[in-house]
Amino acid sequence: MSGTSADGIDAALLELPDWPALGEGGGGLPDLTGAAPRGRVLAHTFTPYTPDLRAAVLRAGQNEGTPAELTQLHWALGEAFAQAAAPLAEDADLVASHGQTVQHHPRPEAARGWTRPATLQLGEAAVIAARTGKPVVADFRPADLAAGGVGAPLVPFADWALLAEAGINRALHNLGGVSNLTFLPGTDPAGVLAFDTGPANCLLDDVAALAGQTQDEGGALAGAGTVHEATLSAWLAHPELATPPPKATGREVWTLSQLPRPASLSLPDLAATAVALTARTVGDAYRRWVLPRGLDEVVVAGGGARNPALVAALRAELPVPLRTFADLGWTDHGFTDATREAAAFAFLGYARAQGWPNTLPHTTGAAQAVSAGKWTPAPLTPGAPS
Ligand SMILES: Nc1ncnc2c1ncn2[C@@H]1O[C@H](COP(=O)(O)OP(=O)(O)OP(=O)(O)O)[C@@H](O)[C@H]1O
Ligand SMILES: CC(=O)N[C@H]1[C@@H]2OC[C@@H](O2)[C@@H](O)[C@@H]1O[C@H](C)C(=O)O
Repeated sequence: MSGTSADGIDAALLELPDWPALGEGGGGLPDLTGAAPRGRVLAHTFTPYTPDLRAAVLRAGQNEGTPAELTQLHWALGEAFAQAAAPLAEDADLVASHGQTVQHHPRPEAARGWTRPATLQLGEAAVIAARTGKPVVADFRPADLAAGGVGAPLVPFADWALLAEAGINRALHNLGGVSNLTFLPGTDPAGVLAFDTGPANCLLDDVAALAGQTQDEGGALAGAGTVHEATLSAWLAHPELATPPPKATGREVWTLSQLPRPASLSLPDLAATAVALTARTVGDAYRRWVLPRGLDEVVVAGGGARNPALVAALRAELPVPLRTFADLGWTDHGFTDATREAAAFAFLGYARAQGWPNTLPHTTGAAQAVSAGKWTPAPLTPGAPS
């Protein structure tokens, strides 16, 4: 899994001891019983992208580069994902690969040249299968998009299957490049609500880049600044924010260079304003669409959970307790704010291999559930070519 921050690859080895073995899932998805998490993450690695690879991903995201460069990137990412997966895949039945989103056009938008829904996740699955010797499930978003959904977020199906618990209305909140939430009212799948609330770290990362850093480490930059209210108001007027769910946004929507700001604004003030935008838009999303359904607690995940400035701003916005994966004891099972998304895609791949639906169509706006992900069989002669 590599997310919109395009900082590198999270690989997780997910064990599902209480679920039907592969090929024995003919009875369909079992009832959810027992305490969460219903699985165990046995291993996790994070492999940062090389600067060249990250630059190429960001260029593709900004609509730059030639078809030849995009083709090269698709295969270079396949190699990078294969290398990241290989050590963990030795013990695995299959590999699931989200790929790297470089463009996501959930709905037509004439001004951007998006005449139809479309999405593109790069990282050639055949390379991963060839290098690991395992079958690969990859490219999950197109099936939902083709069924009329916005193609994201997809993690909520796994959140529900692995982490929902009876008797508690919980939201899992991801602060990645983009901010998205999964609201789990007990274990009821029909009540699950999930959508992107707007930016999490992508704008802050843009500000950090202006300061010559890859991220605002520990929220130092934002902590030293003051929110510029006029700029915050201008950013809050973005039409995407008022759109009701289902909705999904890419980092192309939240790019600093495309947003209005006074040239005189200092980098710390800009960072503080970016943090305020994330906190306000997250708070607004809960107030409008989640709190009325009854919410007991929010569990934060994603890299933003490691930014104290962001977490403090969020805490001030939300009227319910903000918890961590450690607070719930989930880290004892290997589920951490860093492993959740990779483990979720491992589960989606498993569900796809069982032939089960693995989307919640009401959360994406699709006409029906799909078994998302494209199957690439294991090589006929296992083993990596020299
Ligand atoms: N120690 C830290 N201090 C401040 N910010 C951090 C820290 N660690 C991570 N981050 C932030 O978290 C981001 C990465 O988060 P994460 O890996 O969850 O995003 P992602 O999965 O790529 O994005 P998405 O979930 O939108 O696809 C970094 O770009 C950075 O902004
Ligand atoms: C198109 C795309 O890659 N969207 C990502 C992005 O990053 C966070 C948010 O926006 C979410 O909608 C989604 O990722 C997570 C993993 C998901 O599909 O659940």
